[in-house]
Formats: sequence, structure tokens, C-alpha cells
Amino acid sequence: MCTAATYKTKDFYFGRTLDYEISYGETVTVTPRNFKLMFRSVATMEHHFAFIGMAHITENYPLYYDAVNEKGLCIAGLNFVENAHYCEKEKGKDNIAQWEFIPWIMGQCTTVNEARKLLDRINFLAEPFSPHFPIAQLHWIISDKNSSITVESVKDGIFVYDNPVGVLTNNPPFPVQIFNLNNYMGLSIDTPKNCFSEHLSLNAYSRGMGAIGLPGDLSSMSRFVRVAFTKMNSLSENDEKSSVSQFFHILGSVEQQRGCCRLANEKYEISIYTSCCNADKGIYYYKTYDHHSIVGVDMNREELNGEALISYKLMTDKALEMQN
Ligand SMILES: C[C@H](CCC(=O)NCCS(=O)(=O)O)[C@H]1CC[C@H]2[C@@H]3[C@H](O)C[C@@H]4C[C@H](O)CC[C@]4(C)[C@H]3C[C@H](O)[C@]12C
Repeated sequence: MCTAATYKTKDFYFGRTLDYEISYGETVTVTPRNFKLMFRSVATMEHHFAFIGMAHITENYPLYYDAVNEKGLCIAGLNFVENAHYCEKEKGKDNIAQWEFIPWIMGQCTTVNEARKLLDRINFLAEPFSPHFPIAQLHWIISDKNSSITVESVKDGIFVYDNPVGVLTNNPPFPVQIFNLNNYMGLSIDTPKNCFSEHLSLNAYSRGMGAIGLPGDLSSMSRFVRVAFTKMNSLSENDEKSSVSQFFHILGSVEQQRGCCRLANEKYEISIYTSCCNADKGIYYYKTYDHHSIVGVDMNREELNGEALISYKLMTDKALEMQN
């Protein structure tokens, strides 16, 4: 399971949890402006916007999971298993493989609206990067500081949905997730009043009772509701440290602890990493499962006119800070 969310204070923030049972060996990766971005069926981008994100690098190609570019446009790919559908090559379309999609958007779009225009002529190709990799079945959230969209390529075609919540999880398709929020409109951050019956004297005996009914499990639909409620009601100071701290608390509401989601072969799904990008400043912050302090990589401290990928291995040590 995975969850992505946006958050706005003085700056715009975007991030995700990467929940899975194995790691592909991802690194925080900066693709500078002059790195040759090759595509299988469309022309190479010799020069493009720089971007930073999480990627698995193989054969000197960045296979991105999520990213933000120097214009503040953000994107994340999340599992959409058994619903995602990719196609054969089609004439007159931009034929883009699923693993090319993030560089394709990051390299040339400055806003969600520009991404929408490219999406009008895209065809997602069912082509693996190489025989060593499966074709990931994903859907995507694309966001800038003003809006978000969700992109789903399914059997019936490509659907681009407005995403007014700024949240994405996994199955089912996005319209169902959004509709499901109707079921929770009675939830509140305030102490509830007795609407049950005027003939009963009911007592708000605990704080937090306004949100009783907020689903607490790890399923994708439940995480969607929980992170939406947390994000929509989130409050923090405007400064960087407060905003980033609050952002990690938002995604903390849907974090996966080892042991709670068992898969086949005694494997467990966990939140391998959680990220938070300051999209205005090009800073990629992250935590890993055992490394709880926040680590940042600032794209603007790198040579963005370079030609080679820059990558930072994730910090994973189990650090404890002693006070005495
Ligand atoms: C597994 C990741 C998604 C996590 C997620 O959504 N979990 C939910 C599980 S579930 O649905 O609820 O069961 C996805 C997100 C991005 C994916 C990676 C990126 O797409 C980049 C390449 C693409 C290649 O085709 C496969 C390897 C890969 C390196 C992908 C591996 C894996 O599929 C990743 C890491």
C-alpha cells in the first residue's frame, strides 16, 4: 500500500509513503538539465527541466517512483494492480512506457495544466524496461501548488480526474475513492453533540469523539479517508521546520508498522520510506523505516546544468539520540 498527499503552508509540499515488502534499492536521485533522457518511442530529451525524487537507477537510467521538478510540479506513482492497463504502440500518439512517464512529465511541464495537455496525446505502452523488471501497474497523482489530478490508464482508456483532496492511495479506481468520502461527512474535529436521540442523555466522555468512525485499518480505501481527514484539518506554523514536521505527521496517520499486514511467505508490508518535498525550494526530505530523523537533499545545492545523474543512498541506520 502507498499513500501520497499534498499540503500547503507558505510553501507547497508533496510526498508519499512507499509501502512494500521489498526494496528495489532506491536512492534520492537528481536528474540535471543536460542528462540525456532517452525514450523508446519518442525523441530523446537532450535538455529539460531538472528534477529530484526517489528512483532506482539501472543502466544509468533513473526509474522514478516520485519526483518534483525545478518548476514545482510534483508526481508520484502508486500501485493500481489489476486495474492499470497499458497498450500496444499507436500511431499519432506519444507512446510512453509506464517507467518513462515521470521523466516525460518532469522534463517538460511546469504546471498541472501543461501536464493535462500532454496527457491528451499519450498512450501508455505495455513495455518493460528490461526482462529483469516487471511492468509496474500504477496510477499517478500530479500536483502543483494550485491543483492536483489523478491519471488512470485502464481497459476503457486514459482517465484524468480532478483531485480536489490532493490525496492518492491504491485500489479501487479514483472515482470510487472520492465517492466513498460521502460516507464520512459526519466526522468532525469538534466534540460531538448528541444527535442520536433527545430521549437519551449521552455524554462526550473523551476527547476526539467527533471522528469516531474514521477507519483505522490499512486498506487502501480506509487510508484514503484517514489521510484526507488528517490533511484537510491539519494546522501548523508556516515556517519550513513546522511545515515539514506537520507533513510527516499527516503521512504518519497511514504509516504501516511491520507485522500488521502479512503477505505470502511470511513477508510483511512496511512503510519503507516516507517523503516530503518542498516543491517551491526543490528539497526532498525523507525518513526510512528505522531512521526516524528527517534527512534532506536540496536539488539547488547540485550542479543542475550537469549531464550526469546524482544519487544519495538512503540513510537506514537505527539511530537513537541519548539525552544524558
Ligand atoms: C511497489 C511500488 C508501489 C508501492 C505501492 O503502491 N504499494 C501498495 C501495495 S498494494 O497495491 O496495496 O498491494 C512501486 C512504485 C514505483 C514502482 C517502481 C517504478 O515504477 C520504477 C520501476 C518500473 C519497473 O517497471 C519495475 C521496477 C520499478 C523500480 C518499480 C517497482 C515498484 O513497482 C514500485 C517501487
